[in-house]
Amino acid sequence: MSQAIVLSGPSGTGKSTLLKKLFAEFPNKFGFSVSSTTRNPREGEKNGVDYNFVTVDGFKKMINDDKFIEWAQFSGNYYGTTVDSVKQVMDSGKICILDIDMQGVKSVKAKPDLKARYLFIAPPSVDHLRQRLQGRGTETEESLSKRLGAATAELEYAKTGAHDQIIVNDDLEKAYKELKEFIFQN
Ligand SMILES: Nc1ncnc2c1ncn2[C@@H]1O[C@H](COP(=O)(O)OP(=O)(O)OP(=O)(O)O)[C@@H](O)[C@H]1O
Repeated sequence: MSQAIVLSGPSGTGKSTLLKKLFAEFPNKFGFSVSSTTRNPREGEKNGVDYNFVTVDGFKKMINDDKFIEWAQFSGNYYGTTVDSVKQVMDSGKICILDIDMQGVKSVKAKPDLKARYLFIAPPSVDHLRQRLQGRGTETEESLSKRLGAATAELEYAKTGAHDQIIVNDDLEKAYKELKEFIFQN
């Protein structure tokens, strides 16, 4: 069974940018875990493909049975990633990358049967991070300060040695090379 790679790092540090490059260069190496949700399927969505569609009671039972790596509630519906959905990707021989936050990392660590390696993407500095988030044009003043607050907590957590490797995304090509080395080692 292949391993799961847990990718984390402050918002705006370049995780999506790096993953986009990776999936473009290696279109068949990576698989995506299917999320579970209580929302209704939309036209054309297939159970087990787009989402695992479950009832609210079913979802709550899954929470109680500790099935989730992480779950959240958005606009009245529950969404989550199960340990089983990640295992399914790995069983298919593909590498499963989980792009999650610090709480998610802690949650995966609490499930040792899911063999995972932990990679942290760090910004060159918090100032760089602010500039990138502003440059991305997706943030209001409020969401910017919220993200920078969360970034500080993420960076503090990274200092505890919770990750197998930390990559500083100063130069994108350099960071990408380091990312590939980490993912494809052993
Ligand atoms: N090495 C780099 N140098 C300069 N800018 C970069 C670099 N890497 C990424 N960026 C830019 O920084 C911004 C944030 O990157 P991205 O959206 O990939 O972050 P993210 O970590 O995925 O954030 P989120 O968790 O909020 O989705 C983007 O505008 C991206 O183009």
